[in-house]
Amino acid sequence: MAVPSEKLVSRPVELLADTRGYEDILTPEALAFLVRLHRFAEPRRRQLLEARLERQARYDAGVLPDFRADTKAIRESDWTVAAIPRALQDRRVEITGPVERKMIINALNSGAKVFMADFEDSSAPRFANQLDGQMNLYDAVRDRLEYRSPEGKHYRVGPNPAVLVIRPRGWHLPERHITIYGEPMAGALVDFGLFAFHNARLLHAHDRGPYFYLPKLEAMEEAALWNEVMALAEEELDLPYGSMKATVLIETLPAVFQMHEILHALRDRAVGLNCGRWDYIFSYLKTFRRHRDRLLPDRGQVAMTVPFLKAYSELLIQTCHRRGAFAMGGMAAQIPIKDDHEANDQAMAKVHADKLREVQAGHDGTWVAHPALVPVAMAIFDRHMPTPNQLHIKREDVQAERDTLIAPCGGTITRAGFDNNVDVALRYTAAWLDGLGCVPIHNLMEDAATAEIARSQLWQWLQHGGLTFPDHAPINFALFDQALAAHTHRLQVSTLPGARRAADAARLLSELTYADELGSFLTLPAYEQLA
Ligand SMILES: CC(=O)SCCNC(=O)CCNC(=O)[C@H](O)C(C)(C)COP(=O)(O)OP(=O)(O)OC[C@H]1O[C@@H](n2cnc3c(N)ncnc32)[C@H](O)[C@@H]1OP(=O)(O)O
Ligand SMILES: O=CC(=O)O
Ligand SMILES: [Mg+2]
Repeated sequence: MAVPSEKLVSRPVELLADTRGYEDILTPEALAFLVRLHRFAEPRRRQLLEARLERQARYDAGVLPDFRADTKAIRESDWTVAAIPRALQDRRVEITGPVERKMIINALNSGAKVFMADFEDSSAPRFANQLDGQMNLYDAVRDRLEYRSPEGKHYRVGPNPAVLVIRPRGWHLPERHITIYGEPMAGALVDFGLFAFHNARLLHAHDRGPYFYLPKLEAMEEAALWNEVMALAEEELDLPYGSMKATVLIETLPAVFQMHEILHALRDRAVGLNCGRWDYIFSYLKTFRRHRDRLLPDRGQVAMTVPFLKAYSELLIQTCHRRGAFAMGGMAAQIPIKDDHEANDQAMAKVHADKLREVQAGHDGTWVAHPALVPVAMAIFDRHMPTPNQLHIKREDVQAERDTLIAPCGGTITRAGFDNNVDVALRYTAAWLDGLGCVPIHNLMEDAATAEIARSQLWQWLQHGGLTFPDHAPINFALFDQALAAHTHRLQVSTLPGARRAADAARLLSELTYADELGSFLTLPAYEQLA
């Protein structure tokens, strides 16, 4: 077993945590690889994060997002992405989930075509969580992943496992436990770099990867940086150029105006785009944080059928199919409800309707959050998609204009919606601070993206001032304080995930809600307090 030499890791890399037990992952060679990625990408990553702030300042000043004039030629000329590997030709149902050992095995055995192993929205990025995830995937790639539960149940990966796709953290999140010349590394490069270093060659040799999902991009330049990072990694690992494949989540409002450009920047390795609807709604809130005419109603009313979301998903399908790339659907938040048949039937009907809409619109596949939903989604896609994908459905009928993509969304802000946002934002943040990145709350899957919606809506509804519920009662900070105190107490005396971090979560949520600016990500200040 390789033990990192003290000298090598302390100069220039420093590991600011106890890394005993992770020697197979944090080898001197892997750390040296991270250094090369960091040196190559860090200056540009910083510039790109600055560019996000500048873009947001323009939106705050009243500018509306739009298609770019300087990239018209990319949108209008004819080109396609490179050939898509055999293992990814049919990805009709993809299960997603945290990189926890038992869940990886369950996901690989779930019957889904693809498993997206998530270091992102469903992970609270404790260093140990991220490194355990790397160890688990290291074993999975080597076909030796096993787990014995405290009850004695033995788990191992069976025949025909799902194809593995890895989602590293977004460009914005640091990994403070690995510094290079004193600078924290980008979490994205740590997750990508460690996985690629240890597994890329093996996966490539078996024609099973390496495949990645890239989250939260806002511009084609951010995609171009990923392309170059992957090209560098391929060179270092003696892999052919373009062998690392990427599916990009279109989950920010600025990115919907650059879908052709993002595919173009990654055209030698792009296999598709995905409708990351929850972050997309969050991004709509953030982009228009100063635009009173574009406030969103209760989250429950912002369905994929409202005009701005319908236009987004249809334009994504049209864009992908024109370029020979897959148009992946997204996640319905419902999960099985074990103790209430009727409620479970209603939840499953919602999932059914969502997946039916996706397959009929021309999506090539979809996401589910739970193994029990794999057969539900599979049956719908099998019935309505007899071919491995729907690349032949061009959706030339779609005319998603700028104004439709940013259309205001009617609806109401209800007391129940307000209270639910306080409850969900609090409970999720508390669980996250305690190291859990995805939790069921009121029978819905809640992760970083859905929690961002909850806390951003509270900020927006309160900071704009003068808003009322349908019965004309005012929406104000006194109401927020009351609801927060009540939910915090309820959480503290419960056995729910995060109960012991309830007070910290309440403090953070209060700070974020009272702040003059809508903070760019909940997970940035929360990361400072992660257990
Ligand atoms: C906005 C976005 O980014 S969406 C993508 C990110 N979000 C996700 O990936 C959500 C993933 N889903 C989950 O984490 C879970 O389903 C939760 C937290 C919502 C619910 O999990 P649980 O409370 O454990 O559900 P439940 O008790 O019904 O689980 C039953 C079994 O299914 C397993 N399971 C549940 N979800 C998953 C999953 N996504 N992948 C693999 N196994 C799973 C559980 O481990 C459990 O296994 P066991 O019977 O062997 O013990
Ligand atoms: O990552 C997915 C999303 O919906 O956000
Ligand atoms: Mg997301």
